[in-house]
Amino acid sequence: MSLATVQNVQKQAATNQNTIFQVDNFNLWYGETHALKEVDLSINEKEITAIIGPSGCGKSTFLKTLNRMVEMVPSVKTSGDIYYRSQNILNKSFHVENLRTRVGMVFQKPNPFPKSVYENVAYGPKIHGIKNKKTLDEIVEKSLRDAYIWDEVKDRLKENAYGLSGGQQQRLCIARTLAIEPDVILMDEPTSALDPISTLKVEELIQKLKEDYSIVIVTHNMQQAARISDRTAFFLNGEVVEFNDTETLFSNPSDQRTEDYITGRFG
Ligand SMILES: Nc1ncnc2c1ncn2[C@@H]1O[C@H](COP(=O)(O)OP(=O)(O)OP(=O)(O)O)[C@@H](O)[C@H]1O
Repeated sequence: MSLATVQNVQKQAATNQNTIFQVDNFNLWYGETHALKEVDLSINEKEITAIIGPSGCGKSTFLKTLNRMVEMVPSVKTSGDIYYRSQNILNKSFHVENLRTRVGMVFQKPNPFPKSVYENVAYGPKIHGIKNKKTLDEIVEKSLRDAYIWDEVKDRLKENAYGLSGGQQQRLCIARTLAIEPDVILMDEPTSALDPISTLKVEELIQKLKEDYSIVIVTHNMQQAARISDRTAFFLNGEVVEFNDTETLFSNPSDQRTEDYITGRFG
């Protein structure tokens, strides 16, 4: 066994059973811009992990590394390791399509397809080869129920999704993500385009989803992070300044920069 293999085996053994993502000494550059610096972070199963920090600190970049979407930017270079369920997702041999099926993503602005409500949810399962109408009907109903939007759309399944309100569209996009039965859901400021009532509905939904999924959420809204997350990471200039359980981070931060940020002194 090579030294690298031994180290990998040791790393996997050391990974806590509840850990779903283990990020070790991870760096990312966009060309010359060093956007993420020596990030060490673990994401636990069936928890909500919030990523907070001022604009440009690398929150979205970090989120997009977890399903390797960030690689779509041609200038991106990385170093370090990211383990998803003990497999290094940065290995050339790692199957990125599988990862994107297991790690779903919900974006800042609701982005339904210009198709019916039904087709938006059935699309993913169809791509994965499910053709049976009854099975698709069941998946669509379950996903819409789990996303707390079934009652609002059950009589509008054939209507174009663009006719739904912004908050409904975002819950539809969450239903679309659930339909492919992911393991992890990444959310990039999922409520920033929503009104307060829709925000509350989506927050309730996220907390409910935690029973079955692991969730990583980027948010500008510190109250939101404090309300819904189990653990919070504070990013600044591409570094993780502090990562702790949410209550401790907000009530008793250990780093002065965290305290300055959460008390509104900058950002
Ligand atoms: N496609 C890109 N090409 C070049 N640089 C990029 C690209 N995307 C992001 N960056 C740079 O990487 C750094 C981190 O950006 P990122 O979008 O991850 O920050 P963020 O914390 O999510 O910001 P915001 O809260 O404003 O969305 C910034 O300096 C940004 O300019």
